[in-house]
Amino acid sequence: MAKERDLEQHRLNDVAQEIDKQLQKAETFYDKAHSETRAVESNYIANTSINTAEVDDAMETNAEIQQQRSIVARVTETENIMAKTVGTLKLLRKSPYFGRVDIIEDNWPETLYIGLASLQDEAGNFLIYDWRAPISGIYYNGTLGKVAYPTPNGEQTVDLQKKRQFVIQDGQITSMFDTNETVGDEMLQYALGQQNDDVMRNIVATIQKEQNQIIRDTTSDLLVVQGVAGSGKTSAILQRIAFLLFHSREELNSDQIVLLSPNRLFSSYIADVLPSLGERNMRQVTLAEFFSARLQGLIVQTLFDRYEQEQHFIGQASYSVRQELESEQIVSLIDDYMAQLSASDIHFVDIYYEDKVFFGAQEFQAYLATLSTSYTIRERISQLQKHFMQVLTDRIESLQDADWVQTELDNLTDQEYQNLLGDDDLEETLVAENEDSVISLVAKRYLTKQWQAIDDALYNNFYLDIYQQYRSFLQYVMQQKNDEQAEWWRAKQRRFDLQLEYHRIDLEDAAPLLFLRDELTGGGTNQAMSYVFIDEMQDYAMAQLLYLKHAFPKAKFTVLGDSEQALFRQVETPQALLNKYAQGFDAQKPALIKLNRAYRSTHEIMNFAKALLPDGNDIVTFTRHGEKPSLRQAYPETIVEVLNDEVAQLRQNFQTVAILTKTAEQAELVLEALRRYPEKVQLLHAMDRTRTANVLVMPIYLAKGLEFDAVIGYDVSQSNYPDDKAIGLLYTLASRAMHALHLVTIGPVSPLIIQVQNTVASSLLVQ
Ligand SMILES: Nc1ncnc2c1ncn2[C@@H]1O[C@H](COP(=O)(O)OP(=O)(O)OP(=O)(O)O)[C@@H](O)[C@H]1O
Repeated sequence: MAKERDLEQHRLNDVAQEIDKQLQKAETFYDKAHSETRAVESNYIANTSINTAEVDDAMETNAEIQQQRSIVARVTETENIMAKTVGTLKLLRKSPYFGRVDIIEDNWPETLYIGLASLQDEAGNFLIYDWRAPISGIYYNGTLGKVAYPTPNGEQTVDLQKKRQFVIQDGQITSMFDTNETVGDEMLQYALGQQNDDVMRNIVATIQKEQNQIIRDTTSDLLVVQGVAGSGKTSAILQRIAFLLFHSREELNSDQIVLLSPNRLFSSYIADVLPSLGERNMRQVTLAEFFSARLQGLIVQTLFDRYEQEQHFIGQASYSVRQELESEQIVSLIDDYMAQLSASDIHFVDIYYEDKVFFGAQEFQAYLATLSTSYTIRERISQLQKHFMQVLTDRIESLQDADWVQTELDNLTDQEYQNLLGDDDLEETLVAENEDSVISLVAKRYLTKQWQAIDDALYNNFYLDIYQQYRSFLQYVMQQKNDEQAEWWRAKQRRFDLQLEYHRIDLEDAAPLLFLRDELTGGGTNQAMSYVFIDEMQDYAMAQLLYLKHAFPKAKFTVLGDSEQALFRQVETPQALLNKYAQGFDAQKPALIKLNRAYRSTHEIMNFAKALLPDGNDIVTFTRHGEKPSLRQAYPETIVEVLNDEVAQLRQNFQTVAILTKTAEQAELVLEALRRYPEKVQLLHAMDRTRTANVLVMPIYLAKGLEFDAVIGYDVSQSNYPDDKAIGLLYTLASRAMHALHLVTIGPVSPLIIQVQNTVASSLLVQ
């Protein structure tokens, strides 16, 4: 093997040399393209500032400007391409490849090296294959012997003779293994044994077979992934995005992909993965942000707000109303409500311009009443919209010669007047036969601009009083209930009103309200989105998922989560979930993939975590060993000392230590207890985007999706985690830890932990 290693090192040196050569060339090209762009841009700026007052000159300038614009576009594109090439070569330089496969294809032996991107020499030979190329699939899927990979002409079978993995650092091969497995465990041990960075890393060198299935799936329109904690769901999504971008380069760009993520901290945690693979990040949004943007900035309650509020009290009444509002049946209930609406049931608001009513609610109401009831309400609202847009256009036409408009035009500066005249419609200006009609044209443009906000309001259906309409929908539901339930719905209505006064809305109301609005207006859909990814699916209600499907009707959905980490709802079996989603989404090609192997935590931590679950035996732990989780008893008078001591101990060996609490209030208490700790301690809130310290304090729900070298579970006592409802919380807490887990209890420990000690003796060191 030593000789083999020399040969490999030799080859690596040659490839590194080739990369350096190409990089040098690319950088020179890039510099040239960059200077050319700057030159063309400054030329363009000089040309566009030419005085366009003289019509003939302006005509000429206009043609020139068009030409300049297209030159700018062309050189910018060249510059971008060169920048990408430089970026890719720089990526390759750090670690040119991580895998090698030897195959025999049609009796012809070939050796392929797999890396982050493809590299060809001048003669066109592939020195490195991109990990996403079809043939590279062999590296991830195949064991030695006959294997197949997809080609445009169907499956091609080859004989896989050798599979080799490398760890390369600073141009040196530091480890090298031959393996028959998908990706050998040595490489994984190496990758997983590292200390945690603040940001997630890509896993392309060690993607596992079942993860690869998720990454390379191009056929399912609904892919549901149920994966245990730390099984690589988030990693798989990100590599999948990189894969899809590579495969559909022509039709797909990262703006057509959106990831619904659990919180902002998570968004920044994963932000480096795609750039490290040479791709731009997809869009990212939390559910509350998504709803809020569609509700003109209304503050939408987050799951965390809801959880915190309910620490104190949640009555059966509000719980059961919520269940109904968040269920899939809400969509048909809205349809039923819509079907029985008459014109007089539609609520309108006035549209204002400069503090005066421009179109009154009465006007809308009166017009709607004139429309034939043979049309649906939605069709009538659409007719109404068109009608008022026409009224606005007519009003502009009729006023363009009005004296007050002329007076306002006279008060414009020359520049403002020229701007209205514009440079792109000059021909139209010239065709105008005399000065009068030029003035009329300017007047028309002036009014159109002034009243743009009215036009926008009509376009966006702002004349509908959607909040009042939703109240009336709640009333409709209420009428169908018995006395006791009707009272619950009345309370819901009152809470909705109250929240609205503060410009807020409960999460449970957001999806039904938006469904109702979109049903009335026929809007709310974004046809351009191609892929939607939903992480932590267990925290989404069916109504919310259905609204996302409605909002992105053309998109393929990848929905991932772990029902055991359900902090907020009941656990469901993966198959039941798939069936429910597939039916709701009307999926033609649904697929379910289960990930049972947990990579994040040591064997000892995961053994403890899985013992918390009733069906935890299905979880396969990765055999990376570490210290046993520990439990330490504290008392109110010793907790400050215990916490400081625990943090100090863990910091001796680990980079990041997170203290996870049940609630935000308890996180404040911990921060206070660590006031004198000599290092910076950061308390994280829902709105935070970045970690700035090595010692972190946060409630468990904010740690969703994240991981830390060491975790301290704060106060895992009977009072904090009293019964089965807290299993999801404790399991999530434990599975955030990569290398060490220390639990601290104030008073008697949670019965959930006692039960673990009883079933898996010695899974926990009691101090
Ligand atoms: N194939 C792999 N190679 C190397 N590391 C991996 C692999 N799969 C997962 N990991 C690592 O395991 C850890 C957990 O992965 P990830 O966060 O994607 O899991 P998850 O299923 O989303 O977890 P959770 O649901 O608990 O948030 C990460 O550090 C990730 O880098």
